[in-house]
Amino acid sequence: MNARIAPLRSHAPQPARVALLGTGTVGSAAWARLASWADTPLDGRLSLVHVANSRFAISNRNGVPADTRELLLRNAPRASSLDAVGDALSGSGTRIVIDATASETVAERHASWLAGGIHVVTACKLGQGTTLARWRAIQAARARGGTRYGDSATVGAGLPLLRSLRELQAGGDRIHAVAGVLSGSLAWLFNHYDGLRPFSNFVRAARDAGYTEPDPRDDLSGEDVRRKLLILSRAAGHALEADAVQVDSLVPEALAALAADDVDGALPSLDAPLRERYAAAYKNGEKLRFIARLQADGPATVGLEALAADHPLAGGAGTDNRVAIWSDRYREQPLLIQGPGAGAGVTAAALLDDALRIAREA
Ligand SMILES: NC(=O)C1=CN([C@@H]2O[C@H](COP(=O)(O)OP(=O)(O)OC[C@H]3O[C@@H](n4cnc5c(N)ncnc54)[C@H](OP(=O)(O)O)[C@@H]3O)[C@@H](O)[C@H]2O)C=CC1
Ligand SMILES: N[C@@H](CC=O)C(=O)O
Repeated sequence: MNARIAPLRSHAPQPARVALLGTGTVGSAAWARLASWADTPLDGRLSLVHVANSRFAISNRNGVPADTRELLLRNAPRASSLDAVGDALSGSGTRIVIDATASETVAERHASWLAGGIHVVTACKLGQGTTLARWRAIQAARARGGTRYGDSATVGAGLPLLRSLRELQAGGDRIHAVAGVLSGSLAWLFNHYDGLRPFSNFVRAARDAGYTEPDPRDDLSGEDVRRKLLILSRAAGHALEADAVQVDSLVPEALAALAADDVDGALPSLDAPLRERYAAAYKNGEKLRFIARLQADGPATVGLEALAADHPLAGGAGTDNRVAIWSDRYREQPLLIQGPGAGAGVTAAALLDDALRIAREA
């Protein structure tokens, strides 16, 4: 008997439509990574239909061509408005906003996009890492809109930290404590600072390498780490208010008070206090590390610590984050996760991994 063989049909899934907000360090790396997928198996999974920074926006329902990036941004057809995002994404199928900004006004929109059926993928920590009320609004909007919130890039630049916390709890574990280095730029600074050359020079180098926040005071003050610890703690089932984290800032008051444009010239005010802390630690054979600590039903702290050179949290190199998680199954010896915790490449990859996961599963 001749079996009838059905002709092979290709059911290419409809691409998810994507709006990319932010064309700075992370946003342009995400755009370049998307463009690099041409003629690979990932080609056509995500269609970039809108790109914006704070000044310009470009929309094209057939896809914004990556190879005209510079030209398009220089000659953008219209000014940027967040109100344009919904229209640019309109239509059936999966819709995703990728937030590669550090913008409060963009973060304020996360909940309304989620409630309206638009998935959000973000590198910006201002959505889940500030007030508990905003964190709750995002969770509620997700449930209401049947949408997903891709947050892998917000802590550890895509390292499997949030994922591990969620999977441990899904398997019945309670999270007892989390401790470690959560800042890529501060890891890099304290892995390189030698107590001889000015600390401020290293801060400039970390900024130029794309590791710091747009304003490096957000890293040096511990605010960026506070946000990450809040995101982790909330994901770990401990719904902390922002002021429940005690933060020990490295930024002198005078530097904190300056306008953003004046910060660079005043960075040397960091040099003397950091030289002293380095010298004291060096005398005891210790290393300086900027550590975040969370204890279930206990204190949450962020600040610079002098650790024994062989302390488990003192290891790592470059921008490595190094984080220990204690849970029901990891009571004595914690689960330890380490890897690069800042940089355009890893962060852009984490954003697009989340977007691809949504495009596949939503
Ligand atoms: N750098 C890193 O290693 C990591 C960064 N992140 C996060 O990624 C985010 C981006 O960081 P980074 O790329 O370094 O920052 P940049 O300052 O380089 O880029 C920020 C971008 O956001 C744009 N922007 C600001 N407001 C708006 C708006 N209302 N609408 C659209 N675009 C807007 C800016 O526009 P314009 O160009 O006009 O100024 C700029 O293009 C931050 O939240 C950061 O915390 C997370 C993990 C790692
Ligand atoms: N500025 C941040 C970037 C990633 O979140 C850091 O230094 O970790």
